[in-house]
Amino acid sequence: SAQLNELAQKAGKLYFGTATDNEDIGFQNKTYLQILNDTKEFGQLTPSNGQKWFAVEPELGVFNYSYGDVVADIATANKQILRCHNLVWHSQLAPWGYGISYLEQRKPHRRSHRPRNQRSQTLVQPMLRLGRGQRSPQRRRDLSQRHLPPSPRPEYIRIAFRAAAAADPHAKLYYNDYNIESPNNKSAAVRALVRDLKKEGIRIDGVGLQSHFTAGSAPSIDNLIWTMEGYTKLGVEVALTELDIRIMEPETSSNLAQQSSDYKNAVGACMLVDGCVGVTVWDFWDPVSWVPGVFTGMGSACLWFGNFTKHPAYQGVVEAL
Ligand SMILES: O=C1NCC[C@@H](O[C@@H]2OC[C@@H](O)[C@H](O)[C@H]2O)[C@@H]1O
Repeated sequence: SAQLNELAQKAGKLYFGTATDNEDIGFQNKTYLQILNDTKEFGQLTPSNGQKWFAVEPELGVFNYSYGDVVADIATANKQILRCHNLVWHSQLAPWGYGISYLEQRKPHRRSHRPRNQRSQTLVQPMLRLGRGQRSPQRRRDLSQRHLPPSPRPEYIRIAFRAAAAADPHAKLYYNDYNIESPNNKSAAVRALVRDLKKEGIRIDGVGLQSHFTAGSAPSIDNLIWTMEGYTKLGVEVALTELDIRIMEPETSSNLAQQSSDYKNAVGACMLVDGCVGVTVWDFWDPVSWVPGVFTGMGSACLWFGNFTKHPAYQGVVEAL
């Protein structure tokens, strides 16, 4: 039977993909690696941690791409699309970067000759080295932030998008965030941000809907479609960039059935929105999911169980594709 990426591409989408972390136990598991490298299943990869600031600049001005390059190189070898993740966000910052803006920690003499907005550019450039020159033209990069205040938008978002566009004219640039998948203040603020950036001639190509949902309270398919079209009407593409649907442990046939219909709705919404280019799950194997570590008592959020049998949700996704 046809697999996820095959079905997505047959339906006119660019890809069905997954996030993965080469420093997690999956990379010591033959079956996990077989599924990850199976381009009929996954036509796109996102490094879930390796390209974050903590990994890329462990020391001020010292850049290390070895962690981030592993997944990028697998994508290149398999001709899978690479989504780079992430350029600027509030978490997993460089150990020395917490609580200060980029250069403030430096010796006073250096501060003077760098006007403030050049500081974040100094941050963005090395982060952009990752993936540049990847042969697959369809790279995409994530920029996001914790809270999107009402206007004026924080200056650094402009700086990051401008710097990213200058550093890599071929990469598609995305604003990627959570809780922006249904009609609410945050999705309204994202629409305003996209309008502002476009009005100012700052390139933004897409909005990434992270889609970390809870089974039983995931957005309805109508709300998802309405919200996605709210972005595509502004001339950007959209994608589900980090889809996982957590359940309250233990697994039961009813919460797994609920999870399946929620996955079907989410993927189904993307299928019905022209500007939705693809779906990425935030890893596919329960034992490596970030959910239990963050949402107490919850888990089983992926499409494969620990023993590599499939959740009912896998069939839910197939039916939506
Ligand atoms: O944009 C994002 N939104 C939520 C999950 C986060 O990934 C998560 O970050 C924390 C890590 O400990 C975890 O391994 C990773 O999956 C992702 O980068």
